[in-house]
Amino acid sequence: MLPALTMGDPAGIGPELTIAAWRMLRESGEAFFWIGDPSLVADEIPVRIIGNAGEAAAVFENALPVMPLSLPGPVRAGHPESRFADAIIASIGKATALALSGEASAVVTNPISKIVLREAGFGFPGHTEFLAALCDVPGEEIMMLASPRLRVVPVTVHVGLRAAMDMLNVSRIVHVGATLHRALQRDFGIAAPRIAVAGLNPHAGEGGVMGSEEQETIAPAIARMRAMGIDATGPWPPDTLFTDLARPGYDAALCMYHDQALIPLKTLDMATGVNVTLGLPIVRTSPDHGTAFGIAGKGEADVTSLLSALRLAGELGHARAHAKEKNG
Ligand SMILES: NC(=O)C1=CN([C@@H]2O[C@H](COP(=O)(O)OP(=O)(O)OC[C@H]3O[C@@H](n4cnc5c(N)ncnc54)[C@H](O)[C@@H]3O)[C@@H](O)[C@H]2O)C=CC1
Ligand SMILES: NCC(=O)COP(=O)(O)O
Repeated sequence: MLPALTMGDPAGIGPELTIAAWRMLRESGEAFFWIGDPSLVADEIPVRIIGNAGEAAAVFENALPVMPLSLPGPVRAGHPESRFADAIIASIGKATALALSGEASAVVTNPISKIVLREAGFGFPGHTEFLAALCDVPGEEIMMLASPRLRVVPVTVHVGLRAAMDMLNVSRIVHVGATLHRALQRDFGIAAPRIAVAGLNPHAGEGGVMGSEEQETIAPAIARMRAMGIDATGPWPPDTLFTDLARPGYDAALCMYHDQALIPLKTLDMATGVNVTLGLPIVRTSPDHGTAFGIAGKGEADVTSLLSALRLAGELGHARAHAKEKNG
């Protein structure tokens, strides 16, 4: 079984990254297949249209295996159009269906533009929430960003900062922490995961002088996780939680909002960061960056994060298969 790579926004850097990934992986045996419009890649590399995922492995060394989708018109790199939304969404839907049926080992997504899809009536903030709906586990989805030097999980994701503050409560923090704990054990092979929980306010509230969320919400959530046998510590002052000195002390940082988690990760490891969705019955990874419309089609896009996402998808798939074998 191979991972299915989605098309992403055709006007973004997804097509050129797909071409670059195939060129780099064609001889290594780290095969994948792509679900998209063949015209986006066929001028650059050989393409083989496949009817089912099982045909992809034999083809990969000589051509990019493509499950074809048709776009309703020509694409101009860097110029997104909402008329492409149906095909972008269909690619994600097809990849997910193949992963759910066991025909694909994982879903690896090329970047989409949230505003372009929203303008076309798409009802989800991003892949993370859409995939949970497709997998019939709405609300179970957890976003993790993983890189060689850091793993972070935001408790609140694609919402404005004020709304994120309103969403923070003990049960949500515990739910995300427990999902993270299980994923670190099963998917990342860490027998006794150490989870560092970030505070929300400056100095983690400094005893209530700079905010009360640590005392009222975060510390009780940590206590509940500890009672469940989870090695959660904190709340730690967020400004020093990601330093070189602090990071070796934990396996993942549980953060209170999107940018608290993603800023340190992208600052440290933008090129090698991978977005992983936890809480799904399938493996899903993605590069950590977006559509990069400003450089699309210019040959400047770095493929490292997509390669990391494809590799991590393979590793997570093996880990899950191993866990399934062991536990029956
Ligand atoms: N997984 C996904 O589908 C994601 C989608 N997005 C979407 O992408 C769109 C653009 O978001 P931005 O905040 O501008 O983030 P972005 O990651 O697309 O771009 C930020 C900066 O990084 C550069 N960059 C990004 N990827 C690069 C690569 N592989 N090689 C070289 N340079 C690269 C861009 O040129 C830009 O200067 C938004 O609509 C956002 O919603 C953002 C993050 C993830
Ligand atoms: N900032 C991360 C991001 O936007 C990725 O979202 P998703 O499309 O993977 O849900």
